[in-house]
Amino acid sequence: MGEGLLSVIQRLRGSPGQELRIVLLGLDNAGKTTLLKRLAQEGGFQHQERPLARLQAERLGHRGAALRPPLLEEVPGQHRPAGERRSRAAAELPQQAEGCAAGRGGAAHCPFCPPRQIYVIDSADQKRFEETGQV
Ligand SMILES: Nc1nc2c(ncn2[C@@H]2O[C@H](COP(=O)(O)OP(=O)(O)OP(=O)(O)O)[C@@H](O)[C@H]2O)c(=O)[nH]1
Ligand SMILES: [Mg+2]
Repeated sequence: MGEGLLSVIQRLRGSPGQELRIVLLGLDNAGKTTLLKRLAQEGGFQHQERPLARLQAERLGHRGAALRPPLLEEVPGQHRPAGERRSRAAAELPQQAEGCAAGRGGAAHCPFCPPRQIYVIDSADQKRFEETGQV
């Protein structure tokens, strides 16, 4: 699982010093945390969990490079109506992108702001296909 995705992420790493942020989005129980941990294991990334101001994010950074910005983070799915999830994503992702650029001259100077996004869908959960298409 995730091997094709891992090679895509590794190609996206860019040159040293470049900041790369990838956000995993999707419904609750879609498999985001599972995918994130698997990518950490297979890709040799350090796995950290840290609370953010307005959401819990699980973050990965390059092993042995503690000062580098996070590579992958998850926006946990919520057991809430799709409309609420949309407004949450709209409100919080730009804010995170702003934080990402802090101290670096603003978003215009951060080539990866706003973050790349991976939308995770549980292909076995056909009952929620319609719901996940609305998020
Ligand atoms: N059979 C199977 N189960 C899976 C797979 N991926 C995840 N799961 C299971 O699905 C459940 C939810 O997975 P999570 O990775 O926690 O889902 P999530 O998207 O992070 O959920 P939230 O954080 O609540 O939004 C767990 O019990 C996993 O073990 C998979 O590929 N196959
Ligand atoms: Mg999760």
